[in-house]
Amino acid sequence: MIEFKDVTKTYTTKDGDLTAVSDVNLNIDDGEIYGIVGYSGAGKSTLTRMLNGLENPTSGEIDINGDQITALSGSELRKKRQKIGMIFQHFNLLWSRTVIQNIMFPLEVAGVSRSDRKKKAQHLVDLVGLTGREHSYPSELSGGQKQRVGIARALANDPEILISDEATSALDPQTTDEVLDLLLEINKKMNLSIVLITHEMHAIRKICDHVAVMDAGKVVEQGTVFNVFRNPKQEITKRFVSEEVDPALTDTNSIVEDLIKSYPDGTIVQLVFHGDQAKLPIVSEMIHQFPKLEVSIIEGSIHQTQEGSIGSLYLQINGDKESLDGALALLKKMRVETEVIHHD
Ligand SMILES: Nc1ncnc2c1ncn2[C@@H]1O[C@H](COP(=O)(O)OP(=O)(O)OP(=O)(O)O)[C@@H](O)[C@H]1O
Repeated sequence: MIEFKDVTKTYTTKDGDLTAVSDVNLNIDDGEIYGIVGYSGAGKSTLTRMLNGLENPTSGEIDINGDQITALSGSELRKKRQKIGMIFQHFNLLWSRTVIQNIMFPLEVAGVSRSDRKKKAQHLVDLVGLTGREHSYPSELSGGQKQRVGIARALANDPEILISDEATSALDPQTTDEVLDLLLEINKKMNLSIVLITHEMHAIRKICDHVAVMDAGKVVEQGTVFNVFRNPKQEITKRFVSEEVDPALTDTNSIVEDLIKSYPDGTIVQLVFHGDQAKLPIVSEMIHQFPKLEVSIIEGSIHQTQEGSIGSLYLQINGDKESLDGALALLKKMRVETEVIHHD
């Protein structure tokens, strides 16, 4: 369990005091993937540096599995830091060492014997899917493969937590997904807690259980990924969610305005469904029960989260008032969140 208790970090600069992290409280359970998302300057890196003991909070406390990081002495802190795996945007590999030598490096530092180092590193090479590339140099690897080496190296000392600091930000979308899938697999196989620091809501949606949204040093919203995607409360969260749901449309109002312009006739309704509802034959049931209605699907998307799918669907419905009211009542009965966004 990782706990941030009232954590604040203020830097003294020539222009005065700057509070990079302000009064942050977070609880990260064992074995979960916890996402921390925010735009540049939100305070994510500062939070990360405090979590791995590189910097001390100005006030407050950070505990990892019962150890208060700030209270550890030099040698205790070095030991604890060996149990915090880190992966980075730019991989931070040793370029003059091969894949297997990079992975053995933290074991060397920890004083593990040569034969144990080799055995462990080979196991990790296999785990991250790099079998056969043990003797390649980082310059001979693709970005995704380099990050796999980074992940294997971070796992070498059997960490208590793994911190991913923008680890997929330099990768293309497909490679990003492959690396995220690997992190999820490792999390499940080893029950390893992962803290995923990112500005990409896609990464959060794909593998995280919980998310905290940071803005100007503060955690402005937190909750399960499922709930935050379903019902984002803060403006900044809405922006992150809509960027992920459809990068081309950054706010729901503009989606609605565009739809009303393109489909001036009839009634436009937005359905939001989640979990198993996404599998229900909602539209066919509506047409079946109200055959006089003309129903067109004009926009829609479904996204997977770790807790289930979340989707939204915009329908244009033409027909008599009685059938329309009946259809809306049916949606209510099926417990689909429905909003009439336009009547002609
Ligand atoms: N060592 C420092 N001294 C002074 N100010 C700092 C220091 N480190 C960070 N800051 C300031 O703290 C604020 C938060 O920075 P931080 O790097 O934590 O944000 P971030 O969310 O990680 O952004 P990015 O993704 O761009 O790194 C910024 O205003 C930054 O200028």
